[in-house]
Amino acid sequence: MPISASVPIHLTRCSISAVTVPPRLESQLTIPVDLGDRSYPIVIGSGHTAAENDGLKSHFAQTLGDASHGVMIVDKAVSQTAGTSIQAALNGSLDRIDVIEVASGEGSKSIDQLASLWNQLLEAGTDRRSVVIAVGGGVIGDLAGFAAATFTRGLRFVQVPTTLLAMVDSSVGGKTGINLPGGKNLVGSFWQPHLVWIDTDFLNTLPDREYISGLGEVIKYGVIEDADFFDYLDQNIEAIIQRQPEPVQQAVAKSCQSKARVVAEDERETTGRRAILNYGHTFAHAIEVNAGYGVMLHGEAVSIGMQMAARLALDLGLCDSQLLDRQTRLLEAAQLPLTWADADVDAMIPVMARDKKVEHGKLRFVLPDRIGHVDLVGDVPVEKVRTAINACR
Ligand SMILES: NC(=O)c1ccc[n+]([C@@H]2O[C@H](COP(=O)([O-])OP(=O)(O)OC[C@H]3O[C@@H](n4cnc5c(N)ncnc54)[C@H](O)[C@@H]3O)[C@@H](O)[C@H]2O)c1
Ligand SMILES: O=C(O)C(=O)C[C@@H](O)[C@H](O)[C@H](O)COP(=O)(O)O
Ligand SMILES: [Zn+2]
Repeated sequence: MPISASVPIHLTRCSISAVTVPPRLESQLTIPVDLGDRSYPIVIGSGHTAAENDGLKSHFAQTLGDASHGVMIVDKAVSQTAGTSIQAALNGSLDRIDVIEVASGEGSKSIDQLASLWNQLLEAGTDRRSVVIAVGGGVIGDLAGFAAATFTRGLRFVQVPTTLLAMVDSSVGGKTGINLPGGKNLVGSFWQPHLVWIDTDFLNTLPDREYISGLGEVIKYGVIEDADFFDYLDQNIEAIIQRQPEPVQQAVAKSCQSKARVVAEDERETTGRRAILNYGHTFAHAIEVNAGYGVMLHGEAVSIGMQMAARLALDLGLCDSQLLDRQTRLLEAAQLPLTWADADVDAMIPVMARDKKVEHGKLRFVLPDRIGHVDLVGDVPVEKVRTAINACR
């Protein structure tokens, strides 16, 4: 069943005001992120970057009309493809676009790479009216976003995600930052983009392992706050894995809608609402650190982390075994890992203690009670955490 039959999507076209359109997906659709004077549109399409469409140019003019200088910070792997398309699509919008290529991989979310970017921005004559255009996956978005947030105390920036993970998650919501050797995303800021431009055609060159990794975050939305979306994924996971255009667009749109909704409710993770987006991440970040950055992909670690979290919830009596079974089946069908043979509880717990949800030295976990609903839970006995990790080895 198409998602539109059971879950009407309220989307707008080229506008950030809330207008309900017929449930069928348009070739280009816009999802607003409602954050008062920091609101911005997520524009989703397929092939709409093509220069002759003028779509990017017109969105740029609407939101960044006064900019004359752009700096495109681009992942080397997509510089000649997505990077070139974006430059062509913006031809005439800016007087000058400087290009800074960044090496691919999690290792680039580092203080050294950030310092190098600051210097390159300086050399490029960047000033406060310049705009940064981040083209790449979550690594580039997080890094370039943080460079934009900090250079001259803040530059406007645009997110052009080129991985599935970045399209459904990291390009939206304004979390930017870098890693420290001891922990993920430990230095960063909330800095919202002015525009998120998603062209699912950019996925055509994305390797399968990276694509599947993105599905970890997609499935997360179903578990944390959208049970109908979980059902849709259950029914369409094969088509999504085969990258059939319609279900891919639906998965991207529903994920962005979910993220935009949560971020609008709690932009800076102060009330606890936004923390639900961290489902599985207390475990996942420890897995990424202990495996060594880049060895386990983020979405893979999130998949295992969600399994650990669901087992913990079951052990605490918060959910029933059906939840764990359904989540397990969907992650498995998505070809995501469910276990990590090298998991070492004694190595993971100290890393988890640096999680950003820790308060007064106490760990807090995002735990499900049913598909489509999670809570932030404190006072979890460490023995139960150890059991959950060991159950996923
Ligand atoms: N800010 C947030 O809210 C947020 C949310 C989720 C994840 N993240 C972060 O995002 C990062 C992971 O992002 P990711 O999975 O996109 O990884 P990534 O940016 O490392 O990209 C994955 C790989 O795909 C390559 N690539 C990118 N686009 C391509 C394309 N179109 N064709 C071919 N190759 C392409 C890259 O060179 C890289 O090797 C992690 O650091 C994670 O912490 C941030
Ligand atoms: O946007 C959020 O909020 C998220 O938690 C999304 C996560 O998928 C993402 O991995 C995020 O970077 C994790 O945030 P952190 O604050 O735990 O570093
Ligand atoms: Zn994540």
